[in-house]
Amino acid sequence: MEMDSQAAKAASRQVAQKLRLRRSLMAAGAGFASILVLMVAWYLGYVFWSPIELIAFLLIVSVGHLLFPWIIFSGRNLRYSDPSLTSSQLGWHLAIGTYVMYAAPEIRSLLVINLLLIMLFAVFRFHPRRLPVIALILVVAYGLAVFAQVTFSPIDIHWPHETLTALVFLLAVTGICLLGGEIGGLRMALKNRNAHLALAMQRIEELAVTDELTGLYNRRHLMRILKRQKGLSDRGGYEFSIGFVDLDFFKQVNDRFGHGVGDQVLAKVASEIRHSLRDVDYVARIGGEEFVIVLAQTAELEALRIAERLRADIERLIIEVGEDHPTVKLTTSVGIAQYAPEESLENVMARADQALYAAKECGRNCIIGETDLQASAFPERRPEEDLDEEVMEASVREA
Ligand SMILES: Nc1nc2c(ncn2[C@@H]2O[C@H](COP(=O)(O)OP(=O)(O)OP(=O)(O)O)[C@@H](O)[C@H]2O)c(=O)[nH]1
Repeated sequence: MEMDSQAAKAASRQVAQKLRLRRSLMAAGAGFASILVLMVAWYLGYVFWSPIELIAFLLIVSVGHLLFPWIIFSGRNLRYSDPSLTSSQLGWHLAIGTYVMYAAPEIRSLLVINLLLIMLFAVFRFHPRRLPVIALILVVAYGLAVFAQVTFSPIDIHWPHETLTALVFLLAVTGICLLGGEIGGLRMALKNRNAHLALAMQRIEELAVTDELTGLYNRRHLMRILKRQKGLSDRGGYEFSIGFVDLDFFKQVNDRFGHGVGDQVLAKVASEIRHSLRDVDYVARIGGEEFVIVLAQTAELEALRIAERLRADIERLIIEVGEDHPTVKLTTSVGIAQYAPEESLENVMARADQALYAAKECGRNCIIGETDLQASAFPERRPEEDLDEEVMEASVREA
């Protein structure tokens, strides 16, 4: 189970990395498309750079565009708190966009599209609450480009045209910001719903494998576990044993304290069984007061030792069941069988059941292994056989 969840986490990390790489390549692609436009603009005389300046700019920008996908591809992004590198990528594209708007003032009204693209990108990556801040940063960037032109550029500013561009830009940014709020709201709702669905799925998966009263595995999952163990054993070099565990005279608990208390006692005993076993073992509840333990990598002799420890633990257990502190003490009988490679699961389960039957016949509160069963003349199990009422006394005691 642990292995399964680790594999699932690794797979979802891989999917997330692929998505980040795809987004970063898209951003780099958009960046290179802008470079192409810039080169055409330069060729047409809209950018006041010498060829050397243009080449230097193109080289620096190309390296920058490729840097982000490379960081993600190499996995270095996972060291940072934001592995998507969203803010850094937006910052990088914004810096270039602003500089180009300063360098090509005559086509600034076209270049603002780059800033609007950044805003759109932000809509899909940031929480709606952060969008106004991003919009403000873009407006400041636009203002900086205008300020730089007025202060440093040899080209005079054309104020009517600039004012109109600024107005359209402001309107567009505000529009995207408002729309982004709506889209972001939907995105958040979808995210929450997905989280709820994931929790519900997890709960359904838990319910499908567990017994509701005790939290132990149910019969269906037990069969899955046994099939896996059988597969390992049939390949060779691996052995496992199973134990049928049945509480003695449990009916008396119900008769004396009622079914509700019986349930509490079952849950308590189940948890005791779980704690008594090793981490590598499995336990399932297959019926009222019947449990099956699967002892991984364990031959019969060792299984008998583990079962004896379990029997002693349950015998020691004192369960409080009422307000005036009546207590219940129980004993348990266990039948153990070791799986023989290539045999059917029904076979080994029948042998463990037979051993349990013999343990009951021997007076209960004891462990019988299948080898004991073969060596002695234990009675064969007879279905529906009446139990000897005399041995029932004193197994369930009230304090
Ligand atoms: N409280 C509770 N009782 C259950 C549940 N399932 C089965 N039982 C009870 O478990 C008892 C089992 O009784 P028997 O099969 O006679 O077995 P026993 O009294 O434990 O006697 P031996 O197994 O022969 O030692 C019955 O009284 C069932 O009603 C359950 O989910 N909750």
